[in-house]
Amino acid sequence: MSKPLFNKEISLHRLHNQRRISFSLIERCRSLLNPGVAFTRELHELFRAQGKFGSKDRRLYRELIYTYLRYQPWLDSKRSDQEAFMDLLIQLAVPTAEIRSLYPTLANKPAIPVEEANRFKLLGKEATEIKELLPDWYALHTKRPLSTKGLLTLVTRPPLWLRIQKDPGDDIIKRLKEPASPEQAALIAKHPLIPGCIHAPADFPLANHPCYLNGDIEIQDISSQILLLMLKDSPRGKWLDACAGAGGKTLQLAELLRPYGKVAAHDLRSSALRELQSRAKRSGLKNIEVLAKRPTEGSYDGVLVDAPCSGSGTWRRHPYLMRQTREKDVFDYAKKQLSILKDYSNLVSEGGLLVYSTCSLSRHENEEVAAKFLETETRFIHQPLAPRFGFDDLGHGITVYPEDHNGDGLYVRAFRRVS
Ligand SMILES: C[S@@+](CC[C@H](N)C(=O)[O-])C[C@H]1O[C@@H](n2cnc3c(N)ncnc32)[C@H](O)[C@@H]1O
Repeated sequence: MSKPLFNKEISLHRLHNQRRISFSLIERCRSLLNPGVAFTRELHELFRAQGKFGSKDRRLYRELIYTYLRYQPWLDSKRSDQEAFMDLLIQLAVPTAEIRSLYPTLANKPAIPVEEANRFKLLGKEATEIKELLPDWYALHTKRPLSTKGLLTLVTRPPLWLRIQKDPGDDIIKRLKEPASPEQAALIAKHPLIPGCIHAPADFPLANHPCYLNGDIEIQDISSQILLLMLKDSPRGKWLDACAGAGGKTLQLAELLRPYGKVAAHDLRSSALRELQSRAKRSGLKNIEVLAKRPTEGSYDGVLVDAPCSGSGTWRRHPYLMRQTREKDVFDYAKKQLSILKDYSNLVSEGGLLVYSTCSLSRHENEEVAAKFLETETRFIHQPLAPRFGFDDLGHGITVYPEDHNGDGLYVRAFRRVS
């Protein structure tokens, strides 16, 4: 009879240790919030320096750190009471298995976690007050006024969105559910409107899942999936994905271009291209070519410029960007985006498409850059996007907000080269 008690004591001791470590990691992360700091790389280094962290530890600490970042302006004044601060943080976090394991350490144990969309109430706040968590310039940059639904979405972690990459010819949903817990399995479903799109819970353990390892499915945010589906005529021919990163959109584009078309993928970052290469291999797609150097000549039926940006559309997933980004960064990005767009526009063949996109919600990086491009580049005209998924292209491009599909926010605009 004494052994379980002993184990329980050890386990409680370990949980209290995790709370202590979380608090000290959060303190250290505060110094990583200066503009320009590569937050995820530094966090990775911080975890690595601890040596003994396993993947569960990393998931636990990341969830708590990201929760802190979402609510930072409201939480900072509470740091002086470490225990009360940690109690609050654990209840604000998404109740993943790792977070739930900390519940026995709470002073007042919650029987049921507060619903995610209402967790801010633990801080005695109203939904409209969530705007205090955003940088003060943000509301002036978005075309759509801030709504309660939009604010609530910004402080909640998005689900995991997947794209069916290879038609496996059997019930992929059933296979995905196999290793999931009953709570996770209940949230796995095909999207009713967006072909090939699957919703899964944020903490779904995908990394070692056979459907992922064999390339049947890929991780891709729902709004990102919609972007390429909105091109009026399905893409065909030879395309260039000029800012391909690790290939989120390249893989979908290659799938859409099959069986006759192909895509060349380029990015300034060789590490991203290496990841793209391994994802392409996993997908089994044969129509992707990776270009380490920017193509200087030749012409393409379509060029996608998914430009580097301030990333406000991804604040839900990357809350450190909400803390790091200054208004000046937005204007700096806008200059860069116009220059990149002009540069790659030269590679579009006559009659071809140029697609400009960002994961920013600032009109300065979106509509304004597109308008400036058209002002000087008279070879191009506005190309309406198909009015699908409930969005309307009123001649200025389409902005998808995080609350529209419970994903990222992004902007997309297409131009047709006419001469
Ligand atoms: C928004 S990310 C691209 C995301 C990617 N398309 C996806 O769907 O996952 C922008 C990318 O542009 C790259 N980049 C920045 N300047 C560039 C340039 N002049 N030419 C090509 N790529 C560039 C960055 O390295 C970054 O990977």
